[in-house]
Amino acid sequence: ESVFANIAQAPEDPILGVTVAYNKDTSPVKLNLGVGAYRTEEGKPVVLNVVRKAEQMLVNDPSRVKEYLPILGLADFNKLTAKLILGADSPAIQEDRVATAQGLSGTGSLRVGTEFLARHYHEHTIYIPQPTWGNHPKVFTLGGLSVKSYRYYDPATRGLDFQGLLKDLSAASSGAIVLLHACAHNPTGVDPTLEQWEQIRQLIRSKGLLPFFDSAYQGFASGSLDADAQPVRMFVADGGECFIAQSYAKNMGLYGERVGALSIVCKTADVAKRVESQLKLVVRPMYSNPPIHGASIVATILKDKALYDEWTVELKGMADRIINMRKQLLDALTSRGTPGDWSHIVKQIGMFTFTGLNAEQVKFMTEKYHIYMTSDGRISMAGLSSQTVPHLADGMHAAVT
Ligand SMILES: Cc1ncc(COP(=O)(O)O)c(CN[C@](O)(C(=O)O)[C@@H](O)C(=O)O)c1O
Repeated sequence: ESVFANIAQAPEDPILGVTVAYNKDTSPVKLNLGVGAYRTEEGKPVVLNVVRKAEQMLVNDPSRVKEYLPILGLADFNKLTAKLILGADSPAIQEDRVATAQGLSGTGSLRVGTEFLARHYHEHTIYIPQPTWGNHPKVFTLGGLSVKSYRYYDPATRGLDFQGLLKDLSAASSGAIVLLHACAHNPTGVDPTLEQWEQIRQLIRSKGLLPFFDSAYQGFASGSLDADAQPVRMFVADGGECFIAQSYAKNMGLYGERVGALSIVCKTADVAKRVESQLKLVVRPMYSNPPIHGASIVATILKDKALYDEWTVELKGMADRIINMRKQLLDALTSRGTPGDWSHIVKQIGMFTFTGLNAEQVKFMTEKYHIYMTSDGRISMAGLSSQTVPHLADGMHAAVT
């Protein structure tokens, strides 16, 4: 008999499992609005032109080998990636106060940061927004931290529960870690205004809380890499310390290459050096060193002005298409006279719309309209096209009337 004879069947992942169900559906009108993966107007995944160019350069470069990377990854990738979020003129970079580890995309970078904190930071409580990305609590708990929530989304206004957020963070034990979505909050699409970010920053610094930014959508919220990095840059400008996890899955379309980074902004260069040395001891026994291909693509693009500029154009194109889908969906619901106020569809930003549909309405849309989304009513606008907006609007209309 197998030693695993009694192992239980695990449930599908709440987000990635939606695609599993979608793939099993044979309906010609099925629509996958689950996972946050960009699709073109034709509904196809996309490899950015600038990525294909960079890959061609890599393939044609005879000097490129497949040797191990250092434990903390490709050095110029790390420098360029820290610069992308912190800004080229960041004092933290000029003063050499940033320790960066190339990570396995956003998830891997969050996990390395978590394990580092569990090992070296005195406070093991991390406050995460309510709601947040479904994988966050698992990454932090399994990485050795204990998770608490802070109020974030107000279902009544479908906006930010700013007073609740301030109250909960004010009540946090001093030194506690606070997870902040850098931009394009997942799943709500609701971000603080810059003024609200400044109040959050003051509160966090006055209470000595430790900010941990998760930046998985830089450039996807507004279409501008710099605009979307403002909240992070506000914190770093005050000279305080913070953690930042970055991902190139969405903004460079490198999903399956698993390209990201963890940066720890420290008060001094001396601390950053010692932090960097300890980061190696977290990574080596976990996966030893990160994959070379995706990081080489990113470094090739970021270090070449023409390629970087081309990337920003393609990135804005993706962001603009998503914003266009928001407008088309709102118009389609308005023209159907669908009951309810749907203006949040165009007020929310980033990849997702938090529709406000409840679990049974979601189930109805899957069963009757073959429309797939997460059970919390989140839809990935990147999965929509002008052709499929009417079908989604029909499903939503039927679900709420
Ligand atoms: C806030 C946030 N942080 C980190 C990640 C990790 O991304 P990666 O490890 O691929 O860089 C995601 C991706 N979340 C999804 O887009 C989503 O919520 O659909 C999807 O990719 C996922 O893995 O769930 C995210 O939404």
